[in-house]
Amino acid sequence: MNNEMKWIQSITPQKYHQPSLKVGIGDDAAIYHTEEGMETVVAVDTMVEGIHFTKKTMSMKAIGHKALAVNISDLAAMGAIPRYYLVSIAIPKEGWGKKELADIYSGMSEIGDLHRMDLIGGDTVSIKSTLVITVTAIGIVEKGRRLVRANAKPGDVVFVTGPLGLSAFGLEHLLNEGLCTMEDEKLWPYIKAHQFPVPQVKAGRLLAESNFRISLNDISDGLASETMEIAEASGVSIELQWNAIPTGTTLKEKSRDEQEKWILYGGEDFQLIGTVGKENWDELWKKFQENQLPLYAIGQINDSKGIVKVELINNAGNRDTLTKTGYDHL
Ligand SMILES: Nc1ncnc2c1ncn2[C@@H]1O[C@H](COP(=O)(O)OP(=O)(O)OP(=O)(O)O)[C@@H](O)[C@H]1O
Ligand SMILES: Cc1ncc(C[n+]2csc(CCOP(=O)(O)O)c2C)c(N)n1
Ligand SMILES: [Mg+2]
Ligand SMILES: [Mg+2]
Ligand SMILES: [Mg+2]
Repeated sequence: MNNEMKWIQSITPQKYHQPSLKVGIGDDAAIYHTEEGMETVVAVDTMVEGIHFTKKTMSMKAIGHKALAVNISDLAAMGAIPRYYLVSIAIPKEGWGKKELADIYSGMSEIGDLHRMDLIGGDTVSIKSTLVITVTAIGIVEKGRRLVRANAKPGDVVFVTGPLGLSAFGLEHLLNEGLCTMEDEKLWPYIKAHQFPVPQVKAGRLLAESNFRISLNDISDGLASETMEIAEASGVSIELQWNAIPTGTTLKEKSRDEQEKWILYGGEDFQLIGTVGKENWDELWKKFQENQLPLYAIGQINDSKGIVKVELINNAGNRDTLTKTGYDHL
């Protein structure tokens, strides 16, 4: 057995969670049984060393956790139940030993197990310089219950599932000060939000099960950009109330410009942003309360006669049109 085969053997799960799995790791491809009455939901996102993480900003466990978490977040944004994942990893010849790689996989399997997801395949290759990790996540959603971005209508309430800007604020400290930033206890929630984001699966499921007309998106590129995606997909205009956007207390002590940078344009929040009819808002909020989950109303959809835009209403009541600025790879 060569090194590559030994490595694959070391990451092969001892047992699988999902009874619908027919063929897991070890053949040319995986096979699972498609359940009656359900649709399959598939997402893929890549993390690249130097772009999404460095050894200074993330531990090995955090890299593994986040690589899977960001994909579970895309499943959550469709209202799906996570089921399976596949991992393609490009490993540099130097700097990433067996122990490091094992820790990345243990970070992945911890969050995978939490959602009863099975690792059912992937690919292992070498690369010249930086580590690249690509995860494909597979989930299922009941037929007719999928939550897309294109469902917003004038009068709807705009909501988010949790605080925004935390990850970007944490990242700034990690980039400036490295891991010694951990000495300041006040920064822990921000560092944690960056390194170990929590995909909002339970919230996505409550929304799917509600049977209300809902549009939904997860926030990877920043609130401004992801709100604009809902506006574009639905052909509507959206207004957000600056005062109503949840964030963190330490971040809130900084200048308004800095707050905007982290909250509107920072990204990697992995909270869900969505819309629901005004008439269904109270019932939806109550459902979240009963399940010990927060839900924040942060704006509304306006009747704009086809004009697509996102506006931010400031404390004094004046309006700024937001640009679709977020992280841009190209
Ligand atoms: N290289 C590509 N080839 C084919 N489809 C792509 C490619 N890149 C993105 N897409 C598709 O474009 C759409 C938007 O992708 P995008 O990556 O922006 O969404 P996201 O995963 O929600 O955001 P993020 O990557 O910031 O988490 C998705 O349907 C995605 O599958
Ligand atoms: C070292 C380091 N520098 C910068 C960032 C910030 N960052 C990278 S990609 C991205 C948007 C989401 O990516 P994608 O669109 O690929 O999902 C953001 C906000 C980071 N995480 N680590
Ligand atoms: Mg993507
Ligand atoms: Mg997404
Ligand atoms: Mg994504």
